Amino acid sequence: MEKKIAVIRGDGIGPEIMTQALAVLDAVAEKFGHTFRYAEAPMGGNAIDAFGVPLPDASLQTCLESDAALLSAVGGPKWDTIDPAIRPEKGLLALRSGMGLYANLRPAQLIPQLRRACPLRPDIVDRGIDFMVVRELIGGAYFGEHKTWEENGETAASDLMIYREHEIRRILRVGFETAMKRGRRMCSVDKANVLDSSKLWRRLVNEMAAEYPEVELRHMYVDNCAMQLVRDPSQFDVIVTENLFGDILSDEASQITGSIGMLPSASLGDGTRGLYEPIHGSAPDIAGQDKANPIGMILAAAMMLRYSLDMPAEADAVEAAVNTALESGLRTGDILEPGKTAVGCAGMGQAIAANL
Ligand SMILES: NC(=O)c1ccc[n+]([C@@H]2O[C@H](COP(=O)([O-])OP(=O)(O)OC[C@H]3O[C@@H](n4cnc5c(N)ncnc54)[C@H](O)[C@@H]3O)[C@@H](O)[C@H]2O)c1
Ligand SMILES: CC(C)[C@H](C(=O)O)[C@@H](O)C(=O)O
Ligand SMILES: [Mg+2]
Repeated sequence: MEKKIAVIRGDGIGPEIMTQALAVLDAVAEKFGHTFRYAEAPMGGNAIDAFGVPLPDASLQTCLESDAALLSAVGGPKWDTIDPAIRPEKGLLALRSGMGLYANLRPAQLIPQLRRACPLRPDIVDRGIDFMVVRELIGGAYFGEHKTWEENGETAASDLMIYREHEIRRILRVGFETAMKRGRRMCSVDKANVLDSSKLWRRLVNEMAAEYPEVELRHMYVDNCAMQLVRDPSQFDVIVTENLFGDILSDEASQITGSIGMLPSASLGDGTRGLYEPIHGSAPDIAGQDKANPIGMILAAAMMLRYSLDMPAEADAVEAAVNTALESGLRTGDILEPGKTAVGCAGMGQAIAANL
């Protein structure tokens, strides 16, 4: 098959981990007889430097004309003090909304080889860690009105957390359908004891639940969920939640599965075209030092093969190649066990590509 993939190399460790993901995709193409055409789509801080905007129109167009888009991460201290309206992160948000990607799937699974990298007690780990965070991606406080103003001699600021029924219903549909394909348990996470947007969310969950009698449904407040995730993650199968809560809970989930460098994500809308990225950021503290873990990025490429390119066997092969690399003892610094030596970003990526 021939597929067009938009490639967003990003900032910080972005270009390093993207190089490894593309090497793995090249190995997939060779093994399975496919042709992947890569189309560069600059976005983020590098695009601000080159074009003055975080998401050039041409980059969005390239993504919309591709079968899928692959993104590393954007942002960094260099752009932290510029006009907030054109920060690198605004480019990312504009890309997600421009592509209509309202559903962000963030799987959190402890790979057995990484048991020792999990900070939880062994008896808790034994119960299993394997759940999916279904995060609403283009609504809530990220996309409500942002304002800063002067009031009584001091500065005030606000960010409007706003949800409309249709925005909630479409993500809940993804949550219930995901639960049906997995363990049929769904936990809806909100703050309905305080927020009107959460009260609306909870009412719509209960309404839709009538269509899914096979799904065991629970509601949980987000503060409790943050605690339950480290107390006993085995209780979760699918977590469905709004944008900001999902952002925070998925970073927490990454740490109990070993490292933030390990977790991928898929952002999807109504069609098959999606955006695939690791959940972590541009890690400016380790950029340019060949220290980044490329596995989250490589597993994001595997999700792309599965969800957008209809290549499940190829996705399985990439995941197996990652497991084999970990099985052989290779570890980047973030998942290193005491007394062992770390391999670099390129070393890990090459080993995974070679395993294919
Ligand atoms: N999707 C994205 O593009 C995205 C996501 C999150 C943060 N960001 C941006 O990235 C910049 C840095 O943010 P931050 O420091 O809060 O979060 P971060 O995820 O970049 O880094 C947090 C910590 O995790 C480590 N880390 C992250 N990815 C790693 C990897 N692959 N291998 C090894 N260690 C890794 C970093 O070294 C750092 O210590 C900010 O500008 C932020 O806005 C972008
Ligand atoms: C960089 C930022 C806008 C982004 C988000 O909050 O969605 C990031 O943290 C993520 O998790 O992808
Ligand atoms: Mg985040």
